Amino acid sequence: MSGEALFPRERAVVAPGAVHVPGWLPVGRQRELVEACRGWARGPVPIRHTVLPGGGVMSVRTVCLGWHWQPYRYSRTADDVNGARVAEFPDWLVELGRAALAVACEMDGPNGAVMTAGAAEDGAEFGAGRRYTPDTALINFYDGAARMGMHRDKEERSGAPVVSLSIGDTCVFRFGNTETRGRPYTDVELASGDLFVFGGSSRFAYHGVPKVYPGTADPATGMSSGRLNITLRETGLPG
Ligand SMILES: O=C(O)CCC(=O)C(=O)O
Ligand SMILES: [Fe+2]
Repeated sequence: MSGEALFPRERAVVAPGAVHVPGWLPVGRQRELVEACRGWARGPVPIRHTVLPGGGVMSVRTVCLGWHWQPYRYSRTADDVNGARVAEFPDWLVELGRAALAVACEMDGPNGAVMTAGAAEDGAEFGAGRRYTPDTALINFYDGAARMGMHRDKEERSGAPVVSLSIGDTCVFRFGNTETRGRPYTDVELASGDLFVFGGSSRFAYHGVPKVYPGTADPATGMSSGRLNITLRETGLPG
């Protein structure tokens, strides 16, 4: 939404370990991210609609950093696109992820204990003593008709939180539970500059994007239409 909202949107703990921080990214930072994403969208692996094993095609377009995600695994090369090795995950993005997590932890119980308590489904534990070091980013572009069905981010072998940054058009982000795709869930509006972090017991919760509101982007971010979402994650994979 452009300009100041009539009512300031409040920071919220949506579920234990899941927090929403409206307007976290300053507009200049959003612009820089948009520029960087434009470059990554060109290559070495071009942004594309992911094809699912059943033949379905995702409506969002995606490009990855560090590790390439395809349903349902990570690899260094984009074997379902052009076989190229994905772009490096830059150090400045690790720092941005750490800053985001620090803000999220402040909202989330003593010393971020809830957020960082997540044991991985499969493998390494993420403890408060270890520094958050995301090594993959999924960059999703939504046009006005794009959606994302309810799913869990479960290919990572680390219980470290997912840091999600949104730029451009506002969307409805549906944050659910770890058991089913259905209720209970909470619908949150993610606008340009918003941060959402999910870790701890919410790390493997179902979530999705049922709706994007076209025409709500602030052109000052450099995005005249559409929505950009960047999720930073630790894969827990070696090397
Ligand atoms: O676009 C979003 O806000 C969520 C993206 C997402 O869930 C994903 O990339 O796994
Ligand atoms: Fe996801």
